[in-house]
Amino acid sequence: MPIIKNYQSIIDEFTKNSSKIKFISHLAAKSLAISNTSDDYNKHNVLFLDSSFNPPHKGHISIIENAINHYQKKVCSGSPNLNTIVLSLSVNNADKIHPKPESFDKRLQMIDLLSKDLYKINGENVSVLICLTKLAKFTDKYEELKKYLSLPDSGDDIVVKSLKKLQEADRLNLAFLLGFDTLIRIFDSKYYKPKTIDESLNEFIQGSELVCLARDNGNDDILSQEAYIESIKSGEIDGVPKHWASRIVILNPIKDENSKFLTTVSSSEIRNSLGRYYGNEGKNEDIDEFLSKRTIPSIKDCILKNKYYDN
Ligand SMILES: Nc1ncnc2c1ncn2[C@@H]1O[C@H](COP(=O)(O)OP(=O)(O)OP(=O)(O)O)[C@@H](O)[C@H]1O
Ligand SMILES: NC(=O)c1ccc[n+]([C@@H]2O[C@H](COP(=O)(O)O)[C@@H](O)[C@H]2O)c1
Repeated sequence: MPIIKNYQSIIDEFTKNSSKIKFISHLAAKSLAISNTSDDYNKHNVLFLDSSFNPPHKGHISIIENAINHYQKKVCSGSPNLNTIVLSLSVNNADKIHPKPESFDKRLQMIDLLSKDLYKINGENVSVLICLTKLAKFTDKYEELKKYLSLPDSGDDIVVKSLKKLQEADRLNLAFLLGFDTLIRIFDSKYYKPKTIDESLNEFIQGSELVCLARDNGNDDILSQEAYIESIKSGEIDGVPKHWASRIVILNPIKDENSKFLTTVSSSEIRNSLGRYYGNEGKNEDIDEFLSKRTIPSIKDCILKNKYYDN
C-alpha cells in the first residue's frame, strides 16, 4: 500500500510546477486485475469529489457512499461494478481566498487518512486516488481530467493506467459528486461572464454526470432540492437548458436520524467549534464526542493530537 511521506514537500512541489492536476496516491481495488480483462459492459465510474477538505468529514463520506449505492443499483450484470473514488484537493477556490495556505499539508494528511478509511470499507471493488488541482471551476477541472486521461502512459500508477485504458475504450463515466449548494453555484452565471452558462458549461455537462446529494443548507428543504430537476426540465432555471436535466442526479440521503444529521455537517461548523474549544468559551463542550459524530476516528485523533484549527 503506497504511503504518502512528506505532505509539505508534495504541496510545495505541486505549487511550484506548471501542472494543473496531479495524482499523488493510489489504493487499487483488490479486484482491479480481473476487471481489466473481463468483457464487462458496465461503465467504470470515476467518482470525483472535489473539496477544500478543511477538514474532511462524514458529509463527504455520505456523498461517496450514496453515489456508490446509486451506481450499484444501475449495474446490468450480476457482478459488482468497479468504481474509482478521486479525492481532489483544490488549492484554489472559486470564492474563498485561503488565509493560511500552509495548512494544505495538514489537509492532505487528513485526506490520506480518509482515503485509507474509504479503502478499508470498499476496497474489494473500489480504488481510491488522491489528486491535487489548481483549477477552481468545475469546467476547468473536467477539461484537465479528460486531457490527462487521454495522455499516453507516463509512468502512471496501476489505477491511473487502468483509467487511461478505459477512457480509450470509451468505458469511463465521469461523475462529479456535489452537495446541493455547490450545484447551485455551478449554475451561477457570475463565474462565466461574459460567456453564457450554456457556452461555458455545455461540454462539461455533456461529458459527465453531476451526482448531487441533497443537503440541509438552512434555506431549501430536501424535497425542494429533489424537485430542482423538474424545474430544470420545465425551463424555469435561468440560462440552464432543459435537456441538461438528464445529466444531473439528485440523491435524497435521508434514511434515518443519523443520515438526516449528516446533511447538516460542514467543515466550517467543525472549524468554528474547535476555535471556541481552544479559546475559553468552549472548554465545557465535549469536543471528543462532537468530532466523533462528524468525522472518522483517525481524523478526530489527528486534529486533537496536533491541535489543528487552534487559531
Ligand atoms: N453534509 C454534507 N452533505 C452533502 N454534501 C456535502 C456535505 N458537506 C459537504 N458537502 C459537499 O461536498 C463538497 C465539498 O465540500 P466542502 O469542502 O465545501 O465542505 P463544506 O463542509 O461545505 O466546507 P465549508 O463549511 O468550509 O464551506 C461540496 O460540493 C459540498 O456541497
Ligand atoms: N462555478 C464553479 O465551478 C464553482 C463554484 C463554486 C465552487 N467551486 C469549487 O467547488 C469546490 C468546493 O468549494 P467550497 O469549498 O467553496 O464549497 C472548490 O474547488 C471550488 O473552487 C466551483
